[in-house]
Amino acid sequence: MGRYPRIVGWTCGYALALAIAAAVFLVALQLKLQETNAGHARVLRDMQAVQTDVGLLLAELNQGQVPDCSPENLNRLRGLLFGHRHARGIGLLDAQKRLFCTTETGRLDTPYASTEKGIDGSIGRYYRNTPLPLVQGTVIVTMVERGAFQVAMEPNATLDAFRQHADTVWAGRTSQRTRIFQGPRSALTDAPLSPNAPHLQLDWHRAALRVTTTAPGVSPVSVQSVLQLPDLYRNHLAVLAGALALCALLGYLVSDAVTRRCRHFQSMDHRIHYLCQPANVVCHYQPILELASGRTVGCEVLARLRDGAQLVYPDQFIPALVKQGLAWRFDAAVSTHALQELGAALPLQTDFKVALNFFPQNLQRDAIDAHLRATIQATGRSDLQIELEVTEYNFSPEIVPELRRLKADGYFISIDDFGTGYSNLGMVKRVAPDFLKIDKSFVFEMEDATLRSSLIPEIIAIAKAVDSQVVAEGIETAAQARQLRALGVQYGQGYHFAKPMPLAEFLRYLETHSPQG
Ligand SMILES: Nc1nc2c(ncn2[C@@H]2O[C@@H]3COP(=O)(O)O[C@H]4[C@@H](O)[C@H](n5cnc6c(=O)[nH]c(N)nc65)O[C@@H]4COP(=O)(O)O[C@H]3[C@H]2O)c(=O)[nH]1
Repeated sequence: MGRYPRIVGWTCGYALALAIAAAVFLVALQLKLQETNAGHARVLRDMQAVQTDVGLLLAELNQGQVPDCSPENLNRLRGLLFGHRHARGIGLLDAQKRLFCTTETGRLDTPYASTEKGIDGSIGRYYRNTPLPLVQGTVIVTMVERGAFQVAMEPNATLDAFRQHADTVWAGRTSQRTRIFQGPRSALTDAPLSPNAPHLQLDWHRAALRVTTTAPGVSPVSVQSVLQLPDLYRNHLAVLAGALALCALLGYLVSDAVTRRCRHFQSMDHRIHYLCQPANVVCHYQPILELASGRTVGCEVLARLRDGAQLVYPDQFIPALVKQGLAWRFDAAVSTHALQELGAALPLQTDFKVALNFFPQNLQRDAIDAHLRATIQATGRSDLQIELEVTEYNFSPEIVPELRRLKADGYFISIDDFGTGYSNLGMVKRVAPDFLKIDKSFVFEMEDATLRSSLIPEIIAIAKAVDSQVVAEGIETAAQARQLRALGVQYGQGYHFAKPMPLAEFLRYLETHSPQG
């Protein structure tokens, strides 16, 4: 029971901390995605710029010109290259589509036929990895072919953007899909990537998120980047550490606050409002016997509160009940419950006393008399005698007149736990209670003959002086019962005779214990 508030507190606190950590993670992911998308847009923009440039040049070349390898024509073509910064060279094709002349080398000794299949694109057919002989050596370039011309693309035109913003770039229709760039982390990307690849793809095994941006076209281009957890925080380690520390602190504070709130809800101070509703009141009855005859002359009503499957006992709830100002609500509920169930079930008998405990603040004659009279009337019983018990340590001059009036109204008055308080004898005499109940602590110590137990004869003498009869509480042994009887105590109750019990058991007890029992 005691651990639950802490468990609930921790769960709430750390669930919140986790939620905040998740939110921080999502924000970091969102920022990283924005950055990645911007990088991909830059890659596609650069590729588009190259294509447009090379496409314009090819269009110009194919405007009715024949592939002519004369020095004049080659010079004219070289001149054209100055206006197209993404074109590196121009090649001329013969009727068999072989390269026989280039702006760089002039006429080739042997015409060159590419072995590559090529990729169809919007500006022509692309041949990757084509060797381009230059004065300073051969470089590998991508050629774009349309009609009788090929244009060699500037190999570094898009490389910077690729390296900075992509892990892999694909181009071509599904059947021709080829990686046109592979960064150091290209192993983590998909191969071959379809043009319909989802924008975000989670790879659980590699703890990676793949981000793909595709530009549709005759030869769709897809740019893919791989995001891994450390990528999210690479430049924001301090922010991450701060956010985690904040989460931990918040988790702790919330868990503490929730724990305290739960403890409050679990505390008797809070629950007593619900517990002391009439439906939760349970009455147990403890027989009171005449010691000389063993006859049951009445019973004391002892209340418990039902809390689910458990019963809560007075020492657990009375302080909270008084503190929360529920004393009258409780005493009224107990007396109503007890009188109703006893009235309905007790066999008719004369002089049966029902002893009800009342808090001293409730002993106001008008209220108590109206309440008890109405309750008894409702039972239709006239043989039940009501005894009102007030504890000695609550005894004060203010309740003396109330008790006197209640006694005059026909209620029996008894002073409970007598001997534990310091009531003044004059006050007790003015009330002239019907019974003084010796507190059980005196009875418990009788066999040890302690100083306390030696006061029992004094109490009996006081009772005689104020014309009261004596009831001893807490009789647990036959020896105690015998001794008390010998001392002149008329009545007794205690575990030796019977423990407080529910109505059904109490009725069985009355049946099995004859008046002489
Ligand atoms: N060890 C031992 N104990 C015995 C023996 N015989 C009886 N008792 C216990 O002693 C207490 C006697 O009740 P009390 O002095 O009126 O003291 C009562 C009474 O002051 C108060 N109380 C109980 N029911 C009500 C109620 O309905 N209204 C009010 N205002 N107070 C109540 O709570 C106190 C405690 O009640 P309980 O826990 O029921 O405890 C009861 C009873 O169970 C015995 O032989 N040995």
